[in-house]
Amino acid sequence: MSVTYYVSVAAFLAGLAFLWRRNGIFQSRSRGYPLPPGPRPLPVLGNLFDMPLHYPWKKFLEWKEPYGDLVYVEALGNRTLCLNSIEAVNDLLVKRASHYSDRPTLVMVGELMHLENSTPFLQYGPTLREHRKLFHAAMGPEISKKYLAAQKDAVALLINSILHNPKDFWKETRLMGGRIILSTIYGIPAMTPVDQLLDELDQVMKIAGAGTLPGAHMVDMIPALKYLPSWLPFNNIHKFANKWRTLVYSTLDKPYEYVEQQMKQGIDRPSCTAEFIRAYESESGRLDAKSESLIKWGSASLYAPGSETTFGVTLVFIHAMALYPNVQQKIQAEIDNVVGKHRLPTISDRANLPYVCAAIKEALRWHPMTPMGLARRTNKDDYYNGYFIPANTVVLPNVWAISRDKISGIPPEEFAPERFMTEAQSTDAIDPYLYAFGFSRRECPGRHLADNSLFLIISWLVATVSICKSKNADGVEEFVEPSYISALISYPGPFEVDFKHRNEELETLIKHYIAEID
Ligand code: HEM
Repeated sequence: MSVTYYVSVAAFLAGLAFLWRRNGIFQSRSRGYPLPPGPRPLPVLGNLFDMPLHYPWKKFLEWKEPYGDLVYVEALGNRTLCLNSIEAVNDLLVKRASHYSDRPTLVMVGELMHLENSTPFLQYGPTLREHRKLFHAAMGPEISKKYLAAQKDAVALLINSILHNPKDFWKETRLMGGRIILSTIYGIPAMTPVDQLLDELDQVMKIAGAGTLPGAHMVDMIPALKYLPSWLPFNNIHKFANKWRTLVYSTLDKPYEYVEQQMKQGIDRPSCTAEFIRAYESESGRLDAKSESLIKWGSASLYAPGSETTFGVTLVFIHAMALYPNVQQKIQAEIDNVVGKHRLPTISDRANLPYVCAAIKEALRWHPMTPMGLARRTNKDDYYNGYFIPANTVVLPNVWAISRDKISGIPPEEFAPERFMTEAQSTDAIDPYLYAFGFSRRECPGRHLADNSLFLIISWLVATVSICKSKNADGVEEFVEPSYISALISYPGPFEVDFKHRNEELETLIKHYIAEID
């Protein structure tokens, strides 16, 4: 019997389960409340053909018009609720956090590849609380300043490369994201050749990210497929999982052993992993196997959410600067006035640079890194605004919809830091720090670290160079709009811009700075 046979049987059973749930138990559990509105489901298949495969955040926002702040879809028995407003997100993910802080269970990426041990995939419970306690101790607002030197090294290397090889800026920005995160998690110096480790981490990240998208693995839609024996023709489920699981464990162990060695020799640099180890040692005197495993997973969990997001926001900012030269000039004027033209901005200048701060918010808003947030799962039946939300529903905060608010009166598609400056209009837009980094018990633990990186990247970059639309050989503007990646983390794919040198003194400073990096 072929795999198609098993798939058909499983799909049929899932369809029956769908009908049974809709008509049977749901009626008693729903207390007479209807499910939230959404596109009309087909019998058995539900909304399978309505599910948007590309840029789902835009489709869910379109559905806000006919259906409202809550949009419900169901396919093959998998329930999804999309929250299209900050009010609905606050009411459910924040005020009812005890029921909305779990993650969807993923068979391929979570269970079979073992990534269910990594923070973003963990269910809410003692292990997650333990991870978050460690993160708080190593990445809170004050202690994050420990990593500033390493962040500056990576930013200086990026700018230096832009000055000399501007065409490579996309690739180099990616490298900068990796360097910042490897130096803050493991204390690996920015100049260390880490291509192989970065390559392995990127591969795991890619496969894990893709695996979270609806429909990525049949076994997630029909979990019973995991019981099919591996010898069945065309059944690659376990072969695929085993291959990637081996790589996952390699990326856990190697960098952890590096920190251990450095600590033994007393030459370790500031790093989250060293902080985690010290936190355990000071609490219980020594590390046992369980705490060692927890630290390894906690540390490795930081790479994917930390590197790709910092890299992505930087690309969004570069894209925006090419399109909005007037905004760029205002940022540059503020830096020149407050900091002067003879040194680079420092974190302590931040309080005196309101326009730069508003530009960082705007980069987080204009194209949010996680436009559909990071999915949650309800752990029990709930009732909200006259609707029934069943247990085990996947809940997606539509960050894209929230970021399109028109409160300030400035059109959401414009890149305009002014929307966050009350003096420029009567009401500020919703503050992106309230949604870009997630919500409540699962809020991003790396946000202070990320915020420091973004300040350094944005302020150093436009202090040193001007970003403009690319020109062809005849000097005519020839800018091709980048296409944004439709994935869990969304940022511009490769594109071209020109960089004009604007301050020789700062260029020399960057060179001196790099010469001193050890
Ligand atoms: C601009 C940069 C960043 C953005 C926009 C961002 C955004 C987010 C978002 C939206 C979430 C999901 C929160 C939720 O479910 O409510 C998240 C989770 C997470 N982020 Fe970030 N992040 C950034 C940088 C970082 C950095 C630098 C680190 C680590 C050093 C990090 C580590 C994490 C981790 C471990 C989680 C999972 C938390 C959990 O599931 O409990 N992030 N981030």
